[in-house]
Amino acid sequence: MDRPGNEGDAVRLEGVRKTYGAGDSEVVALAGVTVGFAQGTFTAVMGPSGSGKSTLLHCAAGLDQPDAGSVTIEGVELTGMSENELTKLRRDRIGFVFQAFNLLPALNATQNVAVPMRLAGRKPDAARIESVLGKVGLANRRDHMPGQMSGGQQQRVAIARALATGPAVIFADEPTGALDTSTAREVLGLLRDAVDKDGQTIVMVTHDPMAASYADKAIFLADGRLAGELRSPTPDSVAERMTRIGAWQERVAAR
Ligand SMILES: Nc1ncnc2c1ncn2[C@@H]1O[C@H](COP(=O)(O)OP(=O)(O)OP(=O)(O)O)[C@@H](O)[C@H]1O
Repeated sequence: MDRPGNEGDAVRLEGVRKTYGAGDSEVVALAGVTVGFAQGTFTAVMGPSGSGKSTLLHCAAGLDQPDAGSVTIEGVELTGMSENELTKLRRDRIGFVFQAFNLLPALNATQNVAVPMRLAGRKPDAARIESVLGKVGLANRRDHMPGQMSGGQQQRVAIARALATGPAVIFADEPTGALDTSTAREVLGLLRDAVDKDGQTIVMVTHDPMAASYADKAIFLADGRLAGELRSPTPDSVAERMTRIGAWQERVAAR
């Protein structure tokens, strides 16, 4: 549900450029990317290895500073913010879900979900924590430690933690990369529900066409540039597009 103009974008990148290294070893990770992620939508970011997906996510989340261009979250410009301001923005307005779950092993599920609230200096909101653990189907596991839970359950705790503060956007980096297919589908279904039922905005980096098919739209990167998009992606249409982008890259490399 893209809206006209940019005002409906939870996150927007304009002309974002990011290089690593200098001189002969310079790598252009993002070569001027302009893309908006509309509020209440689920986008998959895809592309070959090294195409700039993680760099895009890091720049969008204020974890990395672009060399040029601008990034806005809910219309607030990130470029030029101090490290303290960025830390506060990430804590208050952004949720993260990683491939490796990244739960604190000495804290139970409830305590892990409370971490962002504690970091923000707020008293954990018990009703909110119970509600998000319920949403991810873990109401009866709230006292379990990460070591007592399966990978899928740990990722569900991580999703509850990301949802807990009601962020403007959740960035998910290969959230199903460490899960088997049926567990991955459950986790993707929860992300889909968060978009459909709560209007959450989600941006997910993935290599997996099946995972991308849960998104409203897949965007494709190649060589640090946008290389197209697919609305209502299916596993087949995504796989076909990935193959085409790979072939296109090989032709560029052969020149
Ligand atoms: N810290 C860094 N220092 C130097 N080069 C980097 C750094 N991070 C990324 N790069 C380079 O920038 C380019 C884009 O990397 P990026 O990790 O964004 O790609 P990706 O699409 O996420 O790849 P993958 O799918 O393999 O995770 C690559 O050529 C990579 O080697």
